[in-house]
Amino acid sequence: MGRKFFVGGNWKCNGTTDQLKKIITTLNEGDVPSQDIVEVVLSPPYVFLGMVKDLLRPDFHVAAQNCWVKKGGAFTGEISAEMLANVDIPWVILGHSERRAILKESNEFVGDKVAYALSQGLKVIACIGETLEQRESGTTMEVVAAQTKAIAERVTNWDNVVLAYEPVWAIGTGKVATPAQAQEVHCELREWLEANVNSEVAASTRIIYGGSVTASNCQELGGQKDVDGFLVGGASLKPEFIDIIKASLVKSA
Ligand SMILES: O=C(CO)COP(=O)(O)O
Repeated sequence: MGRKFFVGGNWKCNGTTDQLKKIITTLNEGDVPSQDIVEVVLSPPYVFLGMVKDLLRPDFHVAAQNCWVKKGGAFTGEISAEMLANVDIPWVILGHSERRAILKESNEFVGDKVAYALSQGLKVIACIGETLEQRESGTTMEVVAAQTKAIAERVTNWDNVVLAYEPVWAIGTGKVATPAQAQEVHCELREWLEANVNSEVAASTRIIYGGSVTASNCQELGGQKDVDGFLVGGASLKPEFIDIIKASLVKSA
């Protein structure tokens, strides 16, 4: 199957030039497994993308945190996928729950964004996940299936898609999903892909977990059969991100 472990760092709307230079220096000095074992992608705010790309070690890559849903033009404040491609930004995070909740991005809108970004040659980290209320009412799988369906209906080639399962109740709360909870959803997502896309896509698409991942819980989470890596928020701005990248070794052992 060969799903390479993937560790993304989502810096969200955080950082100053000085703060980010400091964390980049730490990351650049970090002793981590090779690119054969783990793919590492850091996602700074737009204004710092160029600086981070220039300063970051060559084996780590960068991602934007969002892009416009179609070709650029009269869309004040937006950045288009073709602009990201033009300045050699290889990845983009789309459909993060903060954007779905606060900016009211619908499943269909996120699906359209994923398809357009892929059409422009970008690789996409597509985020899905349920709220606490949805989990407690037993609709987790229904919610993440609907989010995934909106992507699947618009995408034909999944080679450049990483699916990030980020339960909303675990994001920034310190309340991490248990390894069993993460594995259960990841496994069901893979089954969903098998039933609704095809078995090859189900076997090869990386499904990563996000939500309060830290150095202390990453080993156990990463050891789960269907957990192919992480999308890390808060801890990706700290030296412990190096330890989280090293958790990739649980899969190569
Ligand atoms: O939203 C996240 C990554 O995209 C997760 O954030 P935290 O790791 O801070 O919970």
